[in-house]
Amino acid sequence: MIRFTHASVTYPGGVAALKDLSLDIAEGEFVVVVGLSGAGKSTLIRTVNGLVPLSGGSVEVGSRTVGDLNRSRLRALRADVGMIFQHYNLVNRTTVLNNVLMGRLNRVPGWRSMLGWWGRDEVERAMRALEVVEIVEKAYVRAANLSGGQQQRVGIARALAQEPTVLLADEPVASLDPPTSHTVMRYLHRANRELGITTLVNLHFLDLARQYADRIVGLRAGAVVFDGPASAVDEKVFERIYGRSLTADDVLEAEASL
Ligand SMILES: Nc1ncnc2c1ncn2[C@@H]1O[C@H](COP(=O)(O)OP(=O)(O)OP(=O)(O)O)[C@@H](O)[C@H]1O
Repeated sequence: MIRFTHASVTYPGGVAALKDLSLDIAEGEFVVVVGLSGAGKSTLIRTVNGLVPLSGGSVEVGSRTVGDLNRSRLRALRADVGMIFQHYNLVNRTTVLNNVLMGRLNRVPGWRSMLGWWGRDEVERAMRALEVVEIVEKAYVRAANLSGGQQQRVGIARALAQEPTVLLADEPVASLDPPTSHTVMRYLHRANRELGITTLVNLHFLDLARQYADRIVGLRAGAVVFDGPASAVDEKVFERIYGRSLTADDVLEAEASL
């Protein structure tokens, strides 16, 4: 479903964020990418929907090579690839339902959505997405009035309303407390399992990664230094990824144990 082949990204200014990275992610997998700040996790995720262009190599999503797409095909790709952000990126002054409907923007003619002319089908689809994250009762509440965890659930619903084949989540729980982080991870996991959406998540906390991932990819300085099942991650693997031993800051729950 997602294939990186000798992918590299060098930002203007010369930082090499990804270095000759090759990785295959199969349809339906739930993959968590871990690594130190600056390891290249966000860059990796953002190459999948063309937000960050490659400097070399290729990334393919299904049958599409991202770097070869013209504007309209890139738009079609982005309709198939949902994205979830650390800071939710909701429009606070409008309702939860309107925020979720924005997930349909790439699927309906622009003039209709600009005028807020959403058909009944679109609204039903948005409501079903809110059902997946169990927050339907907030549909007509302004996004600003929700807690962080609820806002992130709306972020997930907005991505699901796109009916994506791939879901990207860039540090989706970095702004949340531990119980809420688990709630959000459970909904992401549910979307993956029940809807079969291939999911790629960046996480800082290794214990959370181990709990939810099928597979963990460890990035260090733009290169893959570990790729295996979550159960294979131990202290040695941690040191390979992070270049040091585990501390309490690396785990969501305060104790430094895996
Ligand atoms: N737009 C940019 N321009 C220049 N350098 C960048 C840009 N974005 C990221 N970088 C650099 O690329 C490297 C990888 O950054 P990236 O954000 O992908 O890492 P990360 O693992 O996601 O870390 P973090 O969790 O801190 O975001 C870092 O050295 C970063 O400073």
